[in-house]
Amino acid sequence: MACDISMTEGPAPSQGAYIPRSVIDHMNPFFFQSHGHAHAHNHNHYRHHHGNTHGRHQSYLDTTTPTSSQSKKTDDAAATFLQTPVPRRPSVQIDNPSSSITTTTTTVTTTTVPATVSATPASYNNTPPATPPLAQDPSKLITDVVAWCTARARIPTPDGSEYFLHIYENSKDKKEHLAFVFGDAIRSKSLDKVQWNETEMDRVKRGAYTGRLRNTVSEELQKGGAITAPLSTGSVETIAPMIPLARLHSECFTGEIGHSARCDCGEQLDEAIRLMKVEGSGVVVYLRQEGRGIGLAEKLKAYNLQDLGYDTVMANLMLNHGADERTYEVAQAILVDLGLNQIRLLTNNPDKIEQIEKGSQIKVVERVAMMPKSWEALELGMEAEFEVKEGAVENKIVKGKELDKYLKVKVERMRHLIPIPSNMTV
Ligand SMILES: Nc1nc2c(ncn2[C@@H]2O[C@H](COP(=O)(O)OP(=O)(O)OP(=O)(O)O)[C@@H](O)[C@H]2O)c(=O)[nH]1
Repeated sequence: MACDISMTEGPAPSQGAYIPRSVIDHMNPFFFQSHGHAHAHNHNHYRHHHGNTHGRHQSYLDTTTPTSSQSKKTDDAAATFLQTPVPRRPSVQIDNPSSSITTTTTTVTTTTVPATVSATPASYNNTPPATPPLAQDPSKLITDVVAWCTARARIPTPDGSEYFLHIYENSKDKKEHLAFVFGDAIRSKSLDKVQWNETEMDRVKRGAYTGRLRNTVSEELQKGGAITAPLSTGSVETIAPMIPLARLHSECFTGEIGHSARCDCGEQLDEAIRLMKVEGSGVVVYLRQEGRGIGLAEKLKAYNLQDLGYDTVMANLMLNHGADERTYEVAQAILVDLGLNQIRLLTNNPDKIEQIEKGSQIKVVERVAMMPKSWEALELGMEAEFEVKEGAVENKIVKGKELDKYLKVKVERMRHLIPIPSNMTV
């Protein structure tokens, strides 16, 4: 099923703006109203495609360059266009991956934006509404936390695939949570919504475009000249798997950046990204809940206790923390904003499944296990072939006694759903 995302009246939360509680109380995910509109094609399989290499992109690179006599006209038109507040838009059609039909084909409409860079502030020719936008249907309020995307940009990766990084603000905390979005079909409703008095260039800057941006910045422009060529954001035809992969990943500075072999967090993040690249679709919601919610300094204290022999649960308790202080309302709000009501969740942790479904419309239709690479190798008796040398962390694949102990405690004391290798010695 595809759905029309209709632009409701009233402004979206503006970038970087603090929204008072009184306003937030009137907002819910249905603020970004959507209604179903079937556009489904009944292909009974997942389409696996690889990043942007699946060849379904239409040609969006407009290579037309105006002649010099056309240039002045184009510049004037572009300047006017880009400084004019964007009108409320007609429906933008996107995929709804929660569809019960396996594959959906959607054509995202083309947006052509003549480019110019102007220091002139946008003219204010419409007035903001006096009252904040009200929830469409308060009875359908699924969580009182709302999240909105303030910026999005394309991130190319070394193997040629790419994803769009989304930055989120929310009504619960002041942290910048992230979403790594793979595939063109998954769109943020809050990002796409037209903001009050914004120009097309404003939208391009915050990433509210479809397709890919075209490089129009000439040497002349770098030096301060005017753009003469049109900037086209193009169009893209997307095919979305019915139910995308999702990972709710909690920040781990030590495991992801610090090459720590105490945990498998870096390996898990890499593996989630790899799987989403292969499927050409999916979302990693990256939550700023370092140390299972206790923060980095407290996690380091817990590590010192672990060096004395206490396990990861006991160490938290000795520091007067819960074993796991994480909650997932912000993740719920981000998934709702991305239109993901059904997900295949990459996790070993049953608590994540219970919490993400709790009080929400979100359904985990499948749990996809994240088997630690070193345990996989151990179970298969392939340790000798396991490419990571003892003590080394390559491509964030980790192994070692400390990791084994940490993972075993998660299975035995935190209900993690992975089998302990039968031949493990720790
Ligand atoms: N307090 C504490 N936190 C830790 C320790 N080791 C890792 N972490 C944190 O644990 C969290 C692990 O996050 P995730 O990998 O998303 O979650 P998980 O509970 O392991 O569940 P899945 O990976 O989904 O199976 C991160 O926030 C890490 O910083 C530790 O020894 N003590």
